[in-house]
Amino acid sequence: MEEILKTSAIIVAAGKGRRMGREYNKQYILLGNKPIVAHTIEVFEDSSLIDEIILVVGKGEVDLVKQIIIEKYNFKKVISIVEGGERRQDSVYNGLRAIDNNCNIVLIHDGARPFITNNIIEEGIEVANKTGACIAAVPVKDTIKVSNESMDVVNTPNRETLWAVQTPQAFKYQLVMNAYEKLQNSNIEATDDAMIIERLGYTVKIIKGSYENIKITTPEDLILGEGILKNRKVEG
Ligand SMILES: Nc1ccn([C@@H]2O[C@H](COP(=O)(O)OP(=O)(O)OP(=O)(O)O)[C@@H](O)[C@H]2O)c(=O)n1
Ligand SMILES: C[C@](O)(CO)[C@H](O)COP(=O)(O)O
Repeated sequence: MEEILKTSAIIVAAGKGRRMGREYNKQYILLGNKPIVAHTIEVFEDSSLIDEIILVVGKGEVDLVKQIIIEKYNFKKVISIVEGGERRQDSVYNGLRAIDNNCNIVLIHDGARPFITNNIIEEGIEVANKTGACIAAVPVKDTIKVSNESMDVVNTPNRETLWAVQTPQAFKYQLVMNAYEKLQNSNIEATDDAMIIERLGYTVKIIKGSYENIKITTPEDLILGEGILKNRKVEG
Protein backbone atom coordinates (compact mmCIF):
# COMPACT_ATOMS: atom_id res chain seq x y z
CA MET A 1 0.00 0.00 0.00
CA GLU A 2 1.31 3.45 -0.91
CA GLU A 3 2.35 5.52 2.08
CA ILE A 4 0.55 8.84 2.53
CA LEU A 5 3.09 11.54 3.20
CA LYS A 6 2.31 14.43 5.52
CA THR A 7 2.59 18.18 5.24
CA SER A 8 4.02 19.59 8.45
CA ALA A 9 4.38 23.12 9.78
CA ILE A 10 7.12 24.22 12.16
CA ILE A 11 6.21 27.40 14.00
CA VAL A 12 9.23 28.96 15.69
CA ALA A 13 8.41 31.03 18.75
CA ALA A 14 11.56 30.68 20.83
CA GLY A 15 13.12 34.10 20.26
CA LYS A 16 13.94 36.59 22.98
CA GLY A 17 12.01 39.46 21.44
CA ARG A 18 14.75 41.89 22.47
CA ARG A 19 13.60 44.57 20.00
CA MET A 20 10.12 44.51 21.53
CA GLY A 21 11.64 45.39 24.89
CA ARG A 22 9.21 43.45 27.11
CA GLU A 23 10.25 41.34 30.07
CA TYR A 24 8.60 38.27 28.59
CA ASN A 25 8.52 36.54 25.19
CA LYS A 26 6.69 38.84 22.74
CA GLN A 27 4.77 35.83 21.36
CA TYR A 28 2.44 36.02 24.37
CA ILE A 29 1.49 39.69 23.93
CA LEU A 30 -2.22 40.00 23.21
CA LEU A 31 -3.38 41.19 19.77
CA GLY A 32 -7.09 41.78 20.03
CA ASN A 33 -7.67 39.48 22.98
CA LYS A 34 -5.47 36.61 21.83
CA PRO A 35 -1.72 35.98 22.15
CA ILE A 36 0.23 36.65 18.94
CA VAL A 37 1.37 33.03 18.63
CA ALA A 38 -2.21 31.74 19.07
CA HIS A 39 -3.29 33.83 16.05
CA THR A 40 -0.44 32.25 14.08
CA ILE A 41 -1.18 28.66 15.11
CA GLU A 42 -4.88 29.14 14.37
CA VAL A 43 -4.25 29.74 10.65
CA PHE A 44 -2.30 26.47 10.31
CA GLU A 45 -4.78 24.59 12.55
CA ASP A 46 -7.66 25.72 10.33
CA SER A 47 -5.90 24.88 7.06
CA SER A 48 -7.08 21.61 5.56
CA LEU A 49 -3.66 21.34 3.87
CA ILE A 50 -1.69 21.04 7.10
CA ASP A 51 -1.53 17.66 8.84
CA GLU A 52 0.55 18.49 11.89
CA ILE A 53 2.20 21.38 13.66
CA ILE A 54 5.48 21.40 15.60
CA LEU A 55 5.74 24.35 17.92
CA VAL A 56 9.16 25.56 19.06
CA VAL A 57 9.13 27.63 22.25
CA GLY A 58 11.58 29.23 24.66
CA LYS A 59 13.53 27.28 27.28
CA GLY A 60 11.29 26.32 30.20
CA GLU A 61 8.11 27.45 28.40
CA VAL A 62 6.72 24.08 27.24
CA ASP A 63 4.32 23.52 30.16
CA LEU A 64 3.13 27.12 30.17
CA VAL A 65 2.44 27.01 26.42
CA LYS A 66 0.50 23.76 26.78
CA GLN A 67 -1.76 25.47 29.30
CA ILE A 68 -2.19 29.00 28.06
CA ILE A 69 -2.11 28.32 24.32
CA ILE A 70 -2.71 24.71 23.27
CA GLU A 71 -5.37 23.70 25.82
CA LYS A 72 -6.99 27.12 26.04
CA TYR A 73 -7.53 27.40 22.28
CA ASN A 74 -8.08 23.68 21.80
CA PHE A 75 -5.43 23.25 19.11
CA LYS A 76 -5.49 19.62 17.97
CA LYS A 77 -2.81 19.57 15.28
CA VAL A 78 0.10 20.55 17.55
CA ILE A 79 1.70 17.12 17.91
CA SER A 80 4.91 18.28 19.51
CA ILE A 81 6.19 21.25 21.51
CA VAL A 82 9.97 21.45 21.68
CA GLU A 83 12.41 23.95 23.14
CA GLY A 84 14.30 26.24 20.81
CA GLY A 85 17.95 27.20 20.74
CA GLU A 86 20.13 30.26 20.92
CA ARG A 87 19.64 31.35 17.28
CA ARG A 88 16.59 31.03 15.03
CA GLN A 89 18.39 28.40 12.94
CA ASP A 90 18.95 26.29 16.11
CA SER A 91 15.24 26.51 16.91
CA VAL A 92 14.29 25.46 13.37
CA TYR A 93 16.68 22.50 13.57
CA ASN A 94 15.08 21.36 16.84
CA GLY A 95 11.70 21.57 15.10
CA LEU A 96 12.94 19.58 12.09
CA ARG A 97 14.21 16.81 14.38
CA ALA A 98 10.73 16.44 15.85
CA ILE A 99 9.32 15.46 12.43
CA ASP A 100 9.34 11.85 11.24
CA ASN A 101 10.24 10.50 7.79
CA ASN A 102 6.60 10.36 6.72
CA CYS A 103 6.77 14.04 5.91
CA ASN A 104 6.80 15.29 2.32
CA ILE A 105 6.60 19.07 2.65
CA VAL A 106 7.51 21.20 5.64
CA LEU A 107 6.58 24.85 6.04
CA ILE A 108 8.70 26.87 8.44
CA HIS A 109 6.94 29.91 9.84
CA ASP A 110 7.69 32.63 12.40
CA GLY A 111 5.35 32.57 15.40
CA ALA A 112 5.65 36.35 15.25
CA ARG A 113 3.88 36.56 11.85
CA PRO A 114 0.23 36.17 12.85
CA PHE A 115 -1.30 37.51 9.62
CA ILE A 116 -0.30 34.61 7.39
CA THR A 117 -3.15 33.42 5.17
CA ASN A 118 -4.30 30.05 3.90
CA ASN A 119 -3.73 31.23 0.31
CA ILE A 120 -0.02 31.74 0.96
CA ILE A 121 0.19 28.35 2.71
CA GLU A 122 -1.52 26.74 -0.29
CA GLU A 123 0.81 28.30 -2.84
CA GLY A 124 3.84 27.47 -0.70
CA ILE A 125 2.92 23.79 -0.60
CA GLU A 126 2.16 23.67 -4.32
CA VAL A 127 5.43 25.33 -5.39
CA ALA A 128 7.58 23.39 -2.89
CA ASN A 129 6.06 20.20 -4.24
CA LYS A 130 7.09 21.17 -7.77
CA THR A 131 10.48 22.77 -7.14
CA GLY A 132 11.66 21.67 -3.68
CA ALA A 133 12.04 25.10 -2.09
CA CYS A 134 10.14 28.39 -2.00
CA ILE A 135 9.76 31.48 0.16
CA ALA A 136 7.07 34.11 0.57
CA ALA A 137 8.24 37.65 -0.16
CA VAL A 138 7.00 41.08 -1.23
CA PRO A 139 8.68 43.65 -3.49
CA VAL A 140 10.48 46.30 -1.40
CA LYS A 141 8.68 49.64 -1.40
CA ASP A 142 11.62 51.86 -0.47
CA THR A 143 14.84 52.57 -2.31
CA ILE A 144 17.57 50.50 -0.65
CA LYS A 145 21.11 51.78 -0.20
CA VAL A 146 24.25 49.86 0.68
CA SER A 147 26.65 51.70 3.00
CA ASN A 148 30.17 51.28 4.29
CA GLU A 149 31.14 51.42 7.98
CA SER A 150 31.25 55.25 7.91
CA MET A 151 27.65 55.31 6.70
CA ASP A 152 28.60 56.59 3.25
CA VAL A 153 26.42 55.26 0.47
CA VAL A 154 28.43 52.89 -1.70
CA ASN A 155 25.73 51.44 -3.90
CA THR A 156 22.04 51.66 -4.85
CA PRO A 157 20.83 48.28 -6.05
CA ASN A 158 18.13 48.10 -8.70
CA ARG A 159 14.86 47.94 -6.74
CA GLU A 160 13.26 45.70 -9.35
CA THR A 161 15.42 42.84 -8.09
CA LEU A 162 14.83 43.34 -4.36
CA TRP A 163 12.37 41.45 -2.18
CA ALA A 164 11.50 41.68 1.50
CA VAL A 165 11.50 38.10 2.63
CA GLN A 166 8.85 36.62 4.88
CA THR A 167 7.76 33.24 6.07
CA PRO A 168 6.41 30.65 5.45
CA GLN A 169 9.37 29.11 3.69
CA ALA A 170 8.35 25.74 2.28
CA PHE A 171 10.60 22.82 1.39
CA LYS A 172 10.69 19.16 0.58
CA TYR A 173 11.41 17.71 4.01
CA GLN A 174 14.47 15.63 3.05
CA LEU A 175 16.06 18.58 1.25
CA VAL A 176 15.75 20.99 4.17
CA MET A 177 16.66 18.35 6.78
CA ASN A 178 19.85 17.41 4.91
CA ALA A 179 20.73 21.08 4.50
CA TYR A 180 20.25 21.80 8.21
CA GLU A 181 22.28 18.74 9.16
CA LYS A 182 25.16 19.99 7.02
CA LEU A 183 24.82 23.45 8.57
CA GLN A 184 25.42 22.04 12.04
CA ASN A 185 29.03 21.36 11.10
CA SER A 186 29.68 24.87 9.79
CA ASN A 187 29.66 28.28 11.41
CA ILE A 188 27.23 29.90 8.96
CA GLU A 189 24.77 32.38 10.49
CA ALA A 190 21.52 32.25 8.54
CA THR A 191 18.77 34.83 8.99
CA ASP A 192 16.30 32.70 7.06
CA ASP A 193 15.93 29.07 6.05
CA ALA A 194 16.36 29.61 2.32
CA MET A 195 19.94 30.85 2.83
CA ILE A 196 20.89 27.36 3.95
CA ILE A 197 19.40 25.78 0.84
CA GLU A 198 20.89 28.46 -1.45
CA ARG A 199 24.38 27.73 -0.10
CA LEU A 200 24.06 24.16 -1.28
CA GLY A 201 23.38 25.40 -4.80
CA TYR A 202 19.64 24.74 -4.98
CA THR A 203 17.24 27.21 -6.58
CA VAL A 204 14.72 28.79 -4.23
CA LYS A 205 11.53 30.14 -5.82
CA ILE A 206 9.81 33.30 -4.63
CA ILE A 207 6.05 33.21 -4.14
CA LYS A 208 3.88 36.23 -3.47
CA GLY A 209 3.64 37.02 0.25
CA SER A 210 1.51 39.85 1.58
CA TYR A 211 2.22 43.32 2.96
CA GLU A 212 -0.02 42.35 5.88
CA ASN A 213 2.16 39.35 6.71
CA ILE A 214 4.33 41.48 9.00
CA LYS A 215 6.68 40.20 11.65
CA ILE A 216 5.82 41.69 15.02
CA THR A 217 9.29 42.92 15.92
CA THR A 218 9.21 46.39 17.52
CA PRO A 219 6.48 48.17 19.56
CA GLU A 220 5.13 50.05 16.46
CA ASP A 221 4.30 46.69 14.89
CA LEU A 222 1.71 46.13 17.62
CA ILE A 223 -0.15 49.27 16.49
CA LEU A 224 0.01 48.06 12.89
CA GLY A 225 -1.11 44.60 13.96
CA GLU A 226 -4.14 45.91 15.84
CA GLY A 227 -5.06 47.87 12.69
CA ILE A 228 -4.78 44.84 10.42
CA LEU A 229 -6.87 42.79 12.85
CA LYS A 230 -9.61 45.46 13.07
CA ASN A 231 -9.71 45.82 9.30
CA ARG A 232 -10.07 42.06 8.85
CA LYS A 233 -12.98 42.02 11.32
CA VAL A 234 -14.73 44.79 9.40
CA GLU A 235 -14.15 43.03 6.07
CA GLY A 236 -15.18 39.84 7.87
N1 LIG B 1 16.51 31.66 18.92
C1 LIG B 1 15.41 31.97 18.24
C2 LIG B 1 15.26 33.23 17.61
C3 LIG B 1 14.08 33.51 16.94
N2 LIG B 1 13.09 32.58 16.92
C4 LIG B 1 11.81 32.88 16.28
O1 LIG B 1 12.02 33.30 14.96
C5 LIG B 1 11.04 34.26 14.57
C6 LIG B 1 11.70 35.47 13.95
O2 LIG B 1 12.53 36.10 14.87
P1 LIG B 1 12.27 37.56 15.44
O3 LIG B 1 10.89 37.98 15.29
O4 LIG B 1 13.29 38.45 14.94
O5 LIG B 1 12.29 37.27 16.99
P2 LIG B 1 13.30 37.44 18.14
O6 LIG B 1 14.57 36.75 17.85
O7 LIG B 1 12.47 36.99 19.27
O8 LIG B 1 13.49 39.03 18.19
P3 LIG B 1 14.75 39.89 18.59
O9 LIG B 1 15.76 39.72 17.49
O10 LIG B 1 14.19 41.27 18.69
O11 LIG B 1 15.26 39.38 19.94
C7 LIG B 1 10.23 34.60 15.84
O12 LIG B 1 8.96 34.00 15.77
C8 LIG B 1 11.09 34.05 16.95
O13 LIG B 1 10.37 33.62 18.09
C9 LIG B 1 13.26 31.34 17.53
O14 LIG B 1 12.35 30.51 17.51
N3 LIG B 1 14.42 31.07 18.19
C1 LIG C 1 12.96 34.49 8.50
C2 LIG C 1 12.60 35.95 8.51
O1 LIG C 1 11.28 36.12 8.98
C3 LIG C 1 12.64 36.49 7.11
O2 LIG C 1 12.34 37.84 7.13
C4 LIG C 1 13.53 36.76 9.35
O3 LIG C 1 14.78 36.83 8.77
C5 LIG C 1 13.67 36.26 10.76
O4 LIG C 1 13.82 37.33 11.61
P1 LIG C 1 15.13 37.90 12.29
O5 LIG C 1 14.72 39.29 12.65
O6 LIG C 1 16.25 37.92 11.32
O7 LIG C 1 15.38 36.99 13.43
